[in-house]
Amino acid sequence: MASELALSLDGVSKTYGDFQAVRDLSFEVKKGTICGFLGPNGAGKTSTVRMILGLSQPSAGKITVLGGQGSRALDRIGFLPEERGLYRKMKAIDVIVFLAGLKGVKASVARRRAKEMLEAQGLGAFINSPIQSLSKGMSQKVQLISCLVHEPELVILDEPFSGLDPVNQQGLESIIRDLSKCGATVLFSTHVMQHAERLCQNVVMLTKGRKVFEGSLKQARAAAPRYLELEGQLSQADILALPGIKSATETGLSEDGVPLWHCELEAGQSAHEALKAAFLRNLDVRRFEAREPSLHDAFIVLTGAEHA
Ligand SMILES: Nc1ncnc2c1ncn2[C@@H]1O[C@H](COP(=O)(O)OP(=O)(O)OP(=O)(O)O)[C@@H](O)[C@H]1O
Repeated sequence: MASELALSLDGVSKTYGDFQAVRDLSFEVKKGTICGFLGPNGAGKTSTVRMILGLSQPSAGKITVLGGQGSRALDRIGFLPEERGLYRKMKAIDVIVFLAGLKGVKASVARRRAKEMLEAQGLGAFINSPIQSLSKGMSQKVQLISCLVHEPELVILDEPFSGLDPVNQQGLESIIRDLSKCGATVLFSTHVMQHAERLCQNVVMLTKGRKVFEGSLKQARAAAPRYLELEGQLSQADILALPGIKSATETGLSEDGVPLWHCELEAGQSAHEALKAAFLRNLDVRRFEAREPSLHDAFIVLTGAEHA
């Protein structure tokens, strides 16, 4: 039902001159969920986000945000851009109050919320510090607070983890979880799958402007093969003769000089049958590890990306 959706895109395209950056893109984000918007560099994520925000117009298709069209919903959206930048000479709290004012929040309310949020983020001692005196991680937190201070229903974060150290990345993950617990919808773009894997109910994957996947994490992982790692004096022919094995590659030697094999299983196969057969045939399997596919594996398969 439309009312359950925070966002829907229907046949959206974006053309820059002769170049089609986004092609016939349709997807939906349910209210209250966390959705990962995933794709390699240049996939069209930022172009799509800009259209969702009404900062650029689609060349074709329709975008519905919080039940309405275009920029009318802007005050109910929080947006963290990929290119970050704040007024460097302004004090942290003043930047937040100023940006909240643009979203229609009264200065007294914004000031109270900004103070609380800065304190919650461990920046209580820097409330009156100019942005230029803060570390990169601190000023990113100030920018995030600016994007959340008007209590948006839909939060769109473009590559929010880039430039943050592991501790601050973890902090941001818990902020995103808290937003969702409070009923907000979060869409964030990334090409780092681990964040999406920990946070999202659903993901949309894009490559070269086209959607290649939309669904749950479980559905995404099912697109990737399972792997079986073996250690032993084994021949490739022996391994390939096991049920469900699609390919076997010798990857090196263990510390004890025993060959290591990386095996890919046929789609939908688990390692169980192959291992059972290996033991029944008395093959020299000294160690094995069945590996479930990660979202990263699925990303590589679905987007054809070599690096993620
Ligand atoms: N204003 C523009 N004019 C021309 N081409 C553009 C413009 N904006 C983006 N592009 C091109 O559109 C494609 C998609 O870019 P976009 O920034 O949307 O991708 P992205 O998925 O956000 O990439 P990244 O992860 O690298 O930020 C790229 O090939 C980019 O060069």
